Amino acid sequence: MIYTQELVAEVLKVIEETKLSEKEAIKRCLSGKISDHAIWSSVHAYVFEIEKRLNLIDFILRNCFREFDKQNTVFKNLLRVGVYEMHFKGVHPALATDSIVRIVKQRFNLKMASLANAVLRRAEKFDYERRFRKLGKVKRLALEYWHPEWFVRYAIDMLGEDEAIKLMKANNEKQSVYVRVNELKANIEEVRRYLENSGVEIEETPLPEVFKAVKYEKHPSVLDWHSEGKYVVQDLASCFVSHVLDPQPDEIILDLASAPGLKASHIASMMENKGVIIAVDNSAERLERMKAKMKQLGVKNVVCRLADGCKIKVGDVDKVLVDPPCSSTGSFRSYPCVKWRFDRELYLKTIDVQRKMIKNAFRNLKSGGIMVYSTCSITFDENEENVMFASEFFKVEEVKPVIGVRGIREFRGKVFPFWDKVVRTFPHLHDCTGFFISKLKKV
Ligand SMILES: C[S@@+](CC[C@H](N)C(=O)[O-])C[C@H]1O[C@@H](n2cnc3c(N)ncnc32)[C@H](O)[C@@H]1O
Repeated sequence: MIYTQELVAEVLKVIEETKLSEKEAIKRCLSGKISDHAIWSSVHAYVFEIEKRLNLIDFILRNCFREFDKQNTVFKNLLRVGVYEMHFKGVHPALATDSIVRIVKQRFNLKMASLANAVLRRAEKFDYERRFRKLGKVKRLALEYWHPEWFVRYAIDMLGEDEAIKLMKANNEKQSVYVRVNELKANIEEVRRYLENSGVEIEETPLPEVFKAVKYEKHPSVLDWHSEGKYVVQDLASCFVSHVLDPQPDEIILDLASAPGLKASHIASMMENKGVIIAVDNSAERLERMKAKMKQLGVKNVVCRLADGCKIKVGDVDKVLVDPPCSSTGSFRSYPCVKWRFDRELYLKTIDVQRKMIKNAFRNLKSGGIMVYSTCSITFDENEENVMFASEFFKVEEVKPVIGVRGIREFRGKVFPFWDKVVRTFPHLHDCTGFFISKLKKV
C-alpha cells in the first residue's frame, strides 16, 4: 500500500534533486503508477503548498531537530509533510504524526520511526510565530511570507516595504487561469461559447483573444477543445509579448529561446501560418515537446532548430524574440519551487546567457529590424539593466502599457533612463505573472 504522503515525499525528492518543476516531477513519479485522478490532485495540492512555504517548514524542523539537514531525502520530506499537515493543513497533530511514523516504519525501520515520532511531537509544540518575531526584519519577513531572504531584500530595495509585502502575498496566492484562443483552429466567439457551455465563467481581458477563467467546474486544460488545440492555457502577460512583437504574415521571425512554444504558436496564429518562424532552443527534450504542441495547434510556419541561441546565425531576419532563461522571479505563483533554486552563481550565469542572446539577436537582424526582449523575472538586473546594455547598439522603442506599468527608474544607485518605454506586470497589480517587456530597434 502506498500513501499520498509517501508519494508527496517522493515528488519533493525529485524536485530537490533535479531541475524539474512541480508538475513535471509529479508526472515523472505518478505516471503509469497511479490512475486515480483524485490522488493526482491531492499530491499536486500537497506539493504546491509545501514548496510555497518550504523555508518556514524547514525553520520549524531545524529548530526541533539539529540533524535535520543530514537526513535521507525521503525521510526529510516525510517530516516536511507531517509539519505541513499539522501546522498548515489543519490535520490533528496526533493523526499527522501517526501517519508519517507508520510510513517511516514501513519504508525504513523502527529506529527511524521513533525518531520521526520524537521530531514531530516537538514540531507540534513549536510556536514558530513567537520565535520568528524575535528575528531581524529580513529574516522575519522571509519566514512570514515564505520567500528567500535575498528576494525580500531585493523587493524592498526595488518597491519599498509595503509593496514588497503585497507582492510576496500575491505570490502565495493561486495563479489565475487565462485561456488564449488559437485562431488557427477556432474563432474567439466559438471558444467563448464552448467555455461557457462547459461551465467555465470567463471575463474579457485587454487582449481580445485572451479570456480569464474566473470560475470553473473543470479546469480548462482538461476539456476536449484544449486537447483539440482550439485554445491554450497561457498567462496574460506572456500573451502580451507577442502583441508587442506585432508579427506580420510575410515576415521572417527568429525566436531564440522558443520551447515550449507558447509565444511561437501565438505569433504563428497572428501571422496566419504564413511567413516563417525559426524557433531555436538548446534543449532537445523541450524542443520535441514543442514540435508535438505545434502539430496539435495546427502551426505550420515554425521551423524548429536545436541550437545555442547565443550563437546561431540564420541571416538577416525582420524580427527577433528574445525570451531567454531567467530567474523566474515573476513566476513564483506557478512554480513555487523556483524560489529556492537560484544561487548567485546560477543567477550571474543566466544574465550572461541573456546578454549573449541580445547580442546574437543584433547579429541576426536586418537594419531597422525589431527585437522584443522579455522575461518572467521581476529583477532589475535581468531587465532594465539588460536593456541598458542593449541600448549601446539598439534604439529603445516605446511599448504601450496595454497591460502593466512602466519600468523601474532607479535601483541601488543605478538609473534607468528608458523607464517610460518599457512595461512590467506584477502579480499583485495585474493578477498575472511578473513580466518585463521591451522593444528595441536595430538602427
Ligand atoms: C523562458 S523559456 C522560453 C519560453 C518560450 N519562449 C515560450 O513562450 O514558450 C527559456 C527557454 O530557453 C531555453 N534555453 C536556455 N539556454 C538556451 C540557449 N543557450 N540557447 C537556446 N535556448 C536556451 C530553455 O531550454 C527554455 O526552453
